[in-house]
Amino acid sequence: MKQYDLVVIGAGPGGTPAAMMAARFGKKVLLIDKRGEPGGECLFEGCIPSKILENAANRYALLKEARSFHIDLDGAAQIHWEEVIADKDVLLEQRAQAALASFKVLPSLDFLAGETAFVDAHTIEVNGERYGFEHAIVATGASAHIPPLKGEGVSRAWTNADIFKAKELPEEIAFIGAGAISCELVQMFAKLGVKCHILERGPRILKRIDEEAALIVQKRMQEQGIEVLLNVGFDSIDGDEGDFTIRYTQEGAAKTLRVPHLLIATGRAANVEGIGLEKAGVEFDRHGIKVDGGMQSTVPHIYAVGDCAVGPKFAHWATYTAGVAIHNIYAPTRHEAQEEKLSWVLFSDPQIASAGLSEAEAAQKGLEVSVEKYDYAADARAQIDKDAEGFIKFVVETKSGVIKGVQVVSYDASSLAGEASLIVANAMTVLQVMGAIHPHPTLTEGFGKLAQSLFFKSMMNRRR
Ligand SMILES: Cc1cc2nc3c(=O)[nH]c(=O)nc-3n(C[C@H](O)[C@H](O)[C@H](O)COP(=O)(O)OP(=O)(O)OC[C@H]3O[C@@H](n4cnc5c(N)ncnc54)[C@H](O)[C@@H]3O)c2cc1C
Ligand SMILES: NC(=O)c1ccc[n+]([C@@H]2O[C@H](COP(=O)([O-])OP(=O)(O)OC[C@H]3O[C@@H](n4cnc5c(N)ncnc54)[C@H](O)[C@@H]3O)[C@@H](O)[C@H]2O)c1
Repeated sequence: MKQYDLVVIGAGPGGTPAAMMAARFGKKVLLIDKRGEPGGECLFEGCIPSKILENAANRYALLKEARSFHIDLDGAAQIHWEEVIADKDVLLEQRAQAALASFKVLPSLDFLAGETAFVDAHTIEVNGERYGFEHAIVATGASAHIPPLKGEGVSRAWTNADIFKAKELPEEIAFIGAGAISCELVQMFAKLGVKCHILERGPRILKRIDEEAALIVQKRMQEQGIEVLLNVGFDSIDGDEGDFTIRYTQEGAAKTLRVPHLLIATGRAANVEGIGLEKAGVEFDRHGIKVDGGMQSTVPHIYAVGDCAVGPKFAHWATYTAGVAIHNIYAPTRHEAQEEKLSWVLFSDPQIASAGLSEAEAAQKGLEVSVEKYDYAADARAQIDKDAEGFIKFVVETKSGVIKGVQVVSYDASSLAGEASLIVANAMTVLQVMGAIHPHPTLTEGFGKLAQSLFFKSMMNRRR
């Protein structure tokens, strides 16, 4: 039986960097993926295809707005969906091939295509062969969680695994669940002229994030002609691709929606079944593999990173936790993943960026904080770009002046996420941010102005 220092199951944004880091240390590594190509859900059914389509939709929408910048375009803009999809497939394949090529320069890294499972705590099996290992990292990701709703239409609806393969642009589509996946996709389709409905059981969209930020996006959706249906109770979902009937109740009234296409995005389920975790003695539940702060499972030489572990579900978190696991396996010191410094961007319209704690999370932790906002309505750059809706919000620990959280809502919040992330990761104070010189006219000026306003407020409070 061939022996490896490290076996990594799953070649997504968690598994791939983990395997490459260990191989760079000269460790003998086996990386396995059942898809046959590296990239994971992020590359094939998640981050990258969704942003390619979003990019096409945004450019199309900009052309339509050209008149507000006094530009006339001859003829109507037209989107060629099939070409966008074909282009997407080319880019995905290029990225997978580039990753495979980068494996080839690491002689101690073997990549195997196949579905694998643990046989015991030191052995895995793939394609009928067994391999022994000293350490293992599980990075099998997550899949769409389909809730137990009534009707045969539930299992026939699209998930994120289907939608990016749609050969034609749908004329009408409904989304069930107003979380990150639906909210990004629904606005993209609406911008391309698709009639869209979004149905959510809760009282607002994006229930996990800052309410004020979510409500701006919710309002924009309505302005874009998206039907936003909240507090929905589902009775049944019948039909099949081409003709779905959704029966639901809203404010006590029974209603029906018929749509040709339906996507369900009601949360994620960690890929923990069928990989022999029981045989290896690794504990897990429906939320994922149980790990400690160092990404170590209940079996000390087996680690879990990314979406398959209990915790946040983002590509960059998967990569970050891969680094934490590799550190803890091979370095003499121990490192803990710092979830309170997590950052992310939602590619909605306007975009939302966040780093660290929201106001609600700070309250849950019992922190005494002051919260202050900079409104983009008066910002020079935002006015020049004629898109001044949004804000920067700082959540500041009152006693220390340390910025514990930053939320940004703006058409270009993704470009501001890096500064937000650095502020929180380095536990910067209001005074330190105020000391940075932010160039004019850019959307980053708001960071400096907000810090200045918080600083003067605290000075005034001290004088009183
Ligand atoms: C529509 C959508 C949009 C998203 N957009 C973003 C975004 O913009 N930014 C962001 O940060 N995150 C985004 N995400 C989340 C992101 O895709 C995930 O957090 C990320 O892919 C997790 O990486 P991972 O390595 O843990 O798992 P995955 O990327 O899921 O990779 C797991 C790999 O394991 C393999 N595997 C599973 N079981 C086995 C087995 N038994 N044997 C062998 N191989 C196996 C799979 O084939 C897969 O390749 C999005 C997700 C979706 C669905
Ligand atoms: N830009 C990004 O970083 C990005 C983009 C997309 C997805 N993601 C990741 O993928 C994760 C999953 O996204 P998601 O949208 O599937 O889940 P989610 O957890 O973000 O949202 C699910 C939504 O579905 C609703 N819901 C749940 N059960 C329901 C039911 N029975 N009926 C009606 N509504 C129901 C919930 O109330 C919630 O609003 C995100 O949390 C995020 O980590 C990230």
